Amino acid sequence: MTGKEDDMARTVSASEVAPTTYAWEIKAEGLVVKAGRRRAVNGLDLSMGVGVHGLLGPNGAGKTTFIRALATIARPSDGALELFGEDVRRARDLRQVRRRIGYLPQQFGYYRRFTVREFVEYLAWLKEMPKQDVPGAVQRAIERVGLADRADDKMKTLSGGMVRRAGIAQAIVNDPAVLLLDEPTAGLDPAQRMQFRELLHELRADTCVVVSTHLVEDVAAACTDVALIDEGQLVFQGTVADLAAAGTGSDVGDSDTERGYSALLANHRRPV
Ligand SMILES: Nc1ncnc2c1ncn2[C@@H]1O[C@H](COP(=O)(O)OP(=O)(O)OP(=O)(O)O)[C@@H](O)[C@H]1O
Repeated sequence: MTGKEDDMARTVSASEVAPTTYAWEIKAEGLVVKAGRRRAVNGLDLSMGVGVHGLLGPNGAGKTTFIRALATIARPSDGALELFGEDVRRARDLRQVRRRIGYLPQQFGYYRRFTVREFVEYLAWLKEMPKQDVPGAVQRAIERVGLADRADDKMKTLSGGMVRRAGIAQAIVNDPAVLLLDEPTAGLDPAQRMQFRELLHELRADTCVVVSTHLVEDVAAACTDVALIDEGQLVFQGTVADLAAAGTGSDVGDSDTERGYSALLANHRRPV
């Protein structure tokens, strides 16, 4: 890219430069991603388009590693991964892809002396958002997570649940086409979880949201579909109703969705 083209790219928002030629926002085929020496994602086939996708799986299933690969932080070691139709293993410059992604890591760092507003502004700057759009986008993101009354308080004065909501605000500030949320409801109280579900409902019409969670009930309430992974592979992808229908009265769980989850996992792990 020439310097001039680069300057032009900086003056348009991520949604304006969206190519329309791809079928899926996310497409993984035979994807392998290592965490340390372990193949934490081990031959994953999974496609996701616009909607809210619950990413379920037991501890160590590979959810975080997959999300890190989608955030272009962990590099795949085999297979294919496309974001917006772009092969991330071959792409020479991932900045265009990254501008269109929002990411809430499971654990994230921040300057404790930053105010909530400064924290969200900083991420907007990292995403190379047009300068004139930043104040409005930051205010809107903070309002959407219900932190408007704390916007000018320092991060170090917030509760754990508020910090997580500030993390969600920084993830949505650039109006991402793909939003990656790793355990977003950890530490949220019931009222905050309800508010978060409402936010997902708003986003589902025009954003590809991936929500990793242990809480099957969060998925049932807010997701358009579910992907269940185990040992780095896809076990099931379908609607919440399909998930619920997979269980029987004898499977472990307090609800149809939990019983479906247990049944699919047990079936996958059953020796052949
Ligand atoms: N840095 C690392 N070095 C070695 N192994 C790792 C590393 N990070 C993760 N792993 C291993 O890779 C596997 C997948 O981990 P990952 O964190 O992706 O799973 P997860 O589904 O997100 O789990 P959880 O639900 O507990 O967060 C696990 O067996 C984990 O122990």
